[in-house]
Amino acid sequence: MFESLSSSTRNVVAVLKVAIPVAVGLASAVYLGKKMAAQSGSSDFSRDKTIPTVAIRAGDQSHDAEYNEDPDKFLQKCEKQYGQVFNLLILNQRVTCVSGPTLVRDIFMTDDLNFSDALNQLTGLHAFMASIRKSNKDADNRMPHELIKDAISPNMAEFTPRIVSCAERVISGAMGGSNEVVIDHLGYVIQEIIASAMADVYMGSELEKDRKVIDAFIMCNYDFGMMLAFNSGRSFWHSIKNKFKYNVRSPLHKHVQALVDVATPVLERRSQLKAEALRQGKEYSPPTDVLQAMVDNAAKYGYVDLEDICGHILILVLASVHTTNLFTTHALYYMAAYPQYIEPMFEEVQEVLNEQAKEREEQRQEQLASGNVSSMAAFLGTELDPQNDRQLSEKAVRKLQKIDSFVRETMRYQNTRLFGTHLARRDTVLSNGMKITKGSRVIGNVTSVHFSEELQGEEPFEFRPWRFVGKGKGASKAAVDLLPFGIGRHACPGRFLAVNEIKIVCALIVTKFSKLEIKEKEKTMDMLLDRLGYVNPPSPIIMTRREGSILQSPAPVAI
Ligand code: HEM
Repeated sequence: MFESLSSSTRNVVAVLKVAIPVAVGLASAVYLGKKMAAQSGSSDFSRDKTIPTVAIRAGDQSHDAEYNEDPDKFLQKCEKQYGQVFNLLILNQRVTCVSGPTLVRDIFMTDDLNFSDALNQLTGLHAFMASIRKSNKDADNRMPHELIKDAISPNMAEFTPRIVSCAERVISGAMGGSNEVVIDHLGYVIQEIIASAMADVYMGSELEKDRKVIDAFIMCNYDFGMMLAFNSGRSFWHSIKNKFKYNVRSPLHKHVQALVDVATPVLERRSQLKAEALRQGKEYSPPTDVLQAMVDNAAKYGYVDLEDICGHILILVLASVHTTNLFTTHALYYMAAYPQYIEPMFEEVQEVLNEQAKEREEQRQEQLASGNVSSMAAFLGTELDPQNDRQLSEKAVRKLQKIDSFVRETMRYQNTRLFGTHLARRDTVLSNGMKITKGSRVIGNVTSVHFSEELQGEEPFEFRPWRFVGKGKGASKAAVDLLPFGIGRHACPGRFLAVNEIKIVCALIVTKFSKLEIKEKEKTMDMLLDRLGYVNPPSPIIMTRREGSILQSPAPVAI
């Protein structure tokens, strides 16, 4: 149960209770590959006559019913009877489905088969995104990749303790109190953690708790959902209407404005500090965050003003907050369904932190012995401050191999079995010589790769959380045997941050709780295979506090 809600935060709760079922019920565009194509009569499968069309079961109108009964069984049957490429009438579209590592790789790696074009055709995605960009409006622009490469990935060591602190605060606020807590909608709590962590990384630590920022980060997903029209019937006209609508007035503008309003005084204060430091002949190091990097490199990236910068930040938010929330929530659902794996993960966290504490003590002793440092007091406030010895650092998170493998296994297992709709910009020949003709759609048969013994090892249909330990297959490794992040040039550039956050939340949860349990057991299977938040409401999760565990920073949190 959520505790300690102030009256001002109750309003937020009221708003979020409307928004979250929609937001959680829709995945971000990147994760909505298959559904985006749904309900449109405009798509078609490839016109290559050598590609067979799967026969529809007697009495059915499409392949949906048979697929929904058992997606893996259906796709395996299709592959066995028709070969690796076949046409399906499914999800209200005519789509060509490709199977096996080589062909699935083809559809993600070939530039002429485009993921965002497929979404755009059905939803008006590009107009939606362009409505908050003043620069870099071309949907193919690589600026987000560059920005993430420059401003996020190299700073993970600095971001990690800040992410940990955001997560600790939210967990304490939402899950503090008695020894057993019941969380009605885990996604709400995780969403708050992820939004707060992303607010810190993108907007800076000054704004990580700012309600305006957190709400903008959460509520923009609601507008995204409206654009995707996930919950209402989508028609051919939906995308036309959206393209027109977002060119005229974008609902995202209010969120961009909220970010501009809070960022302006922060940047002014930083400028004043810089000027003051200069006056005193001192060096000024601005805080590390994406906002500052964007301001400092505005010319390089081509941003025109702060509004443009905040628009681009909101696009990062749309790509990152809901997706990361979804995958984190799912990892915890798997912990609740397989509670026997919590203890080994807890032990791993303890081992890694013990090792870290030992290494740091050795470093301190070395520095004291060499005379470089005069006393223990000199370490206070530095990286070697003993107070931080048992805090999760980026290095420690990287060493959490079991948790990494657990996360990867949940992603492998839970991924939707038809994924990655791509639209052909021109006729494209696959590695086997078959052609995906211009204007047609192609989708990946996930069963053929995520459940291949050759790619995944023994008993691929079993959930085995330590499957990848010691195999060099990290959860952020984008390859054909793990598709949620895409593959190749277009693969998600934010996956390292996403996996870092998911692992941090998992590590904190196993440290603070010895048991998680799905209260309404009959919903278990649906929750484990739920890709898009369809199970709404999900079962509450019962969490049993680990004996002696401390929940830091007892400050209340608004959820
Ligand atoms: C678990 C969380 C996430 C998942 C499952 C995910 C998945 C994806 C996928 C499937 C794509 C498309 C790949 C393709 O076109 O083939 C993508 C693109 C993208 N993602 Fe993520 N993502 C996640 C988190 C993040 C985060 C945290 C960020 C930001 C730091 C981010 C930023 C982006 C951007 C900017 C793109 C567009 C790349 C382009 O235009 O080529 N994502 N993501």
